Amino acid sequence: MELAGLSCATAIAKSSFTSGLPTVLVICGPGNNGGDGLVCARHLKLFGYEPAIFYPKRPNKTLFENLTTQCQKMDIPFLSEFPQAEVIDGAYNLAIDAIFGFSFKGAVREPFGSILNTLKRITIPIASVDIPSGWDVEKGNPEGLQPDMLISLTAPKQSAVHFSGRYHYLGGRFVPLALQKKYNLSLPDYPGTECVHRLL
Ligand SMILES: NC(=O)C1=CN([C@@H]2O[C@H](COP(=O)(O)OP(=O)(O)OC[C@H]3O[C@@H](n4cnc5c(N)ncnc54)[C@H](O)[C@@H]3O)[C@@H](O)[C@H]2O)[C@H](O)CC1
Ligand SMILES: [K+]
Repeated sequence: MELAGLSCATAIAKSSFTSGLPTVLVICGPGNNGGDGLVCARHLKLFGYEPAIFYPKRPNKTLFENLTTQCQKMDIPFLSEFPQAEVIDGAYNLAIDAIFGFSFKGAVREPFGSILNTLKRITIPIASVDIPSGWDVEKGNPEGLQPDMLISLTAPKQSAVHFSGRYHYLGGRFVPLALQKKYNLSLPDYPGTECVHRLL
């Protein structure tokens, strides 16, 4: 998770969305995708950005409690309410969607339905962690969020063929060769010591 979140922060810092524009809103969901978002926010802060986090459903697990404490100790603010679309547009330069990843299924439950509806209305760019939230991992979701940036983790999921945004990065340079062979993954070579590989 640490490497996944670092990959997301690195890819975001390489995009043009944050050049000279430091404020980002990170929306974290209740599972590991949300954990990647917390790690991403912490690394963005270390890179010199000004992240704020909205984390409405926090799992009662030590890992997520510790990740939250780390962010709090780095003075990253946690918002108590999700702002209106116009407020997000005025206050932030990029929204990071770390709500759901590959375990999302069924109809979206609150409060995430309202959050996704607001995210569909904002005009600042959106970067999605692993999968645009609310998408079926294989089929995507034509009515759903259409982010400007996607950071696929470990390997792009089948739904990534429906991504129509500007930047697509692969991150999570942590798959052992034995696993790549076992699952017949043909992953691209990461340049040098980079933790991300730009696909689009
Ligand atoms: N396992 C790996 O190889 C890696 C995973 N990484 C990241 O982890 C996510 C997948 O995490 P997981 O905890 O399995 O699930 P999600 O975060 O996608 O979400 C589960 C969470 O969401 C709730 N939920 C599911 N469906 C709904 C719904 N319809 N409405 C509301 N809530 C819903 C569910 O109850 C759980 O609480 C993966 O995508 C990566 O981001 C890392 O990349 C490292 C490698
Ligand atoms: K996501």
